[in-house]
Amino acid sequence: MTTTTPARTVLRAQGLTRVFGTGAGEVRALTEATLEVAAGELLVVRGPSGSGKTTLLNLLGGLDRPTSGGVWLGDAELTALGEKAVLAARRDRIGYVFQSFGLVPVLSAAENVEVPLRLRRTPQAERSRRVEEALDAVGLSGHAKQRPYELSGGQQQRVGIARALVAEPEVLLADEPTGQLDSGTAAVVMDLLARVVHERGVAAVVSTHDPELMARADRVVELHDGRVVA
Ligand SMILES: Nc1ncnc2c1ncn2[C@@H]1O[C@H](COP(=O)(O)OP(=O)(O)OP(=O)(O)O)[C@@H](O)[C@H]1O
Repeated sequence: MTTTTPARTVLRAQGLTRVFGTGAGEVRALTEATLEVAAGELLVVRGPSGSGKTTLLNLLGGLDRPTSGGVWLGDAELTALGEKAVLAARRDRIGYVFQSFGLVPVLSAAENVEVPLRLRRTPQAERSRRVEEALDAVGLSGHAKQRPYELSGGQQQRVGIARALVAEPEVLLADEPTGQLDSGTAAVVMDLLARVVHERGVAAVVSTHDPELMARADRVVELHDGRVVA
């Protein structure tokens, strides 16, 4: 008989509901979403436009607060923390990748990757070492000094991934990370994401419309009208 140790659950959402108040009345963006993500697992969230993917990712990452339900990072309930503690958890435990890359245009690739380490007040020698390692991991060692506008879209998103992972977060959240890339570049970026998640044991949640990208997922959940349907 073989026994395998189940991977540790890193991120958990229980009964997450988000209702937005608008001039035209209430919009129920997410209803009772429950999910778990283990260390080293790549979970893809798919669903049509408006199904609640961004709402879910924002709640998982502490960028928004649910109307009801909770999010747990390990044993800590993120949704029960005050603003300061949420900011600290975001800085120390979560990496974010954005559809439009979110790089600072006046900073070089290396300086962009360094930002999370500066926020954490990591000493300079260690910052340099980690930035070099992170750029190497995404295949951009030779591009450290270039500004975002001197890089292709795929290269910019690889800088975005290096930045998200440089501070060794437990959780990686990526909202449509390949949404602005052509299909060939998207495949390269998604392969890279899957590799780093598995190598580093990060719990990752990635939203996408792209059926191609589901092939890289360890698990796929589908949202429809704000509900997890599969
Ligand atoms: N701040 C807000 N105020 C009001 N309604 C909102 C707000 N944010 C999202 N919604 C609504 O909630 C629903 C879910 O939106 P969400 O952006 O999460 O969907 P999505 O699946 O990410 O869509 P897309 O794939 O187009 O990015 C939509 O009906 C949207 O209009």
